[in-house]
Amino acid sequence: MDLCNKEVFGNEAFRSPQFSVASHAIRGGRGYAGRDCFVLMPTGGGKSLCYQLPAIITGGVTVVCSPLLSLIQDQVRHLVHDYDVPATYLSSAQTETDARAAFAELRKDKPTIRLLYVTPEKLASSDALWTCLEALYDSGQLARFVIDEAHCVSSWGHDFRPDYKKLGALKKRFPDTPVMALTATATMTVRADVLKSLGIARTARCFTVTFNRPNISLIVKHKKRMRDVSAFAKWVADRYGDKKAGIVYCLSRDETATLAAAINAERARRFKTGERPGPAAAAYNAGVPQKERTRIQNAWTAGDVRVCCATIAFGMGIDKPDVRYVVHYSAPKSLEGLYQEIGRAGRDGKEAEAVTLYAASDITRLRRINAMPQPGGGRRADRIKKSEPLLREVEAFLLNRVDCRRARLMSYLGEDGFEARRCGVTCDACARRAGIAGGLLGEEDTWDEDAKTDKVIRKPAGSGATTRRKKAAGGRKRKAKPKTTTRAKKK
Ligand SMILES: Nc1ncnc2c1ncn2[C@@H]1O[C@H](COP(=O)(O)OP(=O)(O)OP(=O)(O)O)[C@@H](O)[C@H]1O
Repeated sequence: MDLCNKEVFGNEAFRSPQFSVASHAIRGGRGYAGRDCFVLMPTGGGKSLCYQLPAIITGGVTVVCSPLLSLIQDQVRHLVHDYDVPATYLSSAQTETDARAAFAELRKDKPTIRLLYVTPEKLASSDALWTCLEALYDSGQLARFVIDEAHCVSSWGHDFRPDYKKLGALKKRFPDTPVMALTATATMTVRADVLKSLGIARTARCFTVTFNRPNISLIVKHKKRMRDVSAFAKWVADRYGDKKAGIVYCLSRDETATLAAAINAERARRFKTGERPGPAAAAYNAGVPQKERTRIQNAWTAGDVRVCCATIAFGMGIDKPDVRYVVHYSAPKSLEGLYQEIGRAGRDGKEAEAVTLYAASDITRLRRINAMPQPGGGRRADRIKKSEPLLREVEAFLLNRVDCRRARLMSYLGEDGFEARRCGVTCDACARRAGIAGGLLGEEDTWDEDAKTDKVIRKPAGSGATTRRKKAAGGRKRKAKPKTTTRAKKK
């Protein structure tokens, strides 16, 4: 394994727990009947190597299920061109010729490809693919299934994908093929749900490493004074200048455009006045055409654009090492989401900053969004039942100004025993407790004052505009029910 790690991937050593995971995938472990496993490693931790290495060493075809086509294409390109590893993918978006070539390879007695990447949609819907997998299984050539971003399996998670749920069928149909599930975020509830759904709850060995990213400072700031987008643009320019790479996460497509425009306007203004320049910004969201999105991502990676104002459509699979700041202009929907998004900062191990802006009205807005119909999102009441606890955790996390944020986040992610002293004053709560003037941002603390004018009356979901309109119109007329006594009902 050492040789393969060095010769094929050019790595000097393994990161924890890559070696243990790969050994388990190849040989299994004492006390474990099979070779199923669940791997919880932070973003950028090096999860891919955990399955790519066994795929090369053991032979056969490793089937990797990954949620995003762009991510899949990127991985396959790296494997084939940079590492000379035979790999391919199947997706509904590829050309007929490419798909035919991939199938022809899979139908060989001994396929030469080591890794086959597929989207969950493809795996759930392609009969031809299932026929191929059955043939590979019968001839002993189906090496393992890898479920990347496995938290998408759980409807309790922050990024549930209905097609992922169907992956439970794999273990039923191919009981002897090991399953490796990998994710960077999963609470205990989500982990248990993922294992159960994939049918590996009793067999999987769980590998976890610390979630702490000590080089990322965690800061929560009141949004009040930043609601004015030009004030926000000025703050970004003052704080980060035009050389540092960053991401500003927004709640809506419109917000990405507005903030990017404001940051660029501030940059233009500073050019005229000769002040320290601000960053060049671009807006990135799912509404931007794919070609333009790729152009923006490339420009940002190359440093031509310094800050991307983006919805959460931006980020999955991004491996830019020198992101120095991630700002959440609006609160995230869950703490898993927050952790995953801030994890895109400081992948080079150098200092980075994660700043989340809090406004009570943003929480109300999220509550409203969660109640809206979503494709495959199920019944409204179920959606609210699932999203509300996640949002309450976010709110409590952001409103807490006393307990160490790092310790709270670690504990939420299921990492017990993380002590606040290990934070080393790298969160705003610890800095406040330590009496550091100006906190980590070196700014006057205006929270209490800002909070006074940011009170939003907490209303249950469903008490918004539509309900008000219905009430104003006299509400929906119901048939009067005949009065029944409790005793009559029981009968
Ligand atoms: N043992 C290692 N030594 C040096 N570099 C490594 C090692 N393992 C992985 N890397 C590098 O670390 C980076 C991140 O790896 P990878 O993409 O597998 O992370 P990940 O855990 O899948 O992240 P994400 O959750 O963001 O997808 C890559 O550039 C990879 O080449």
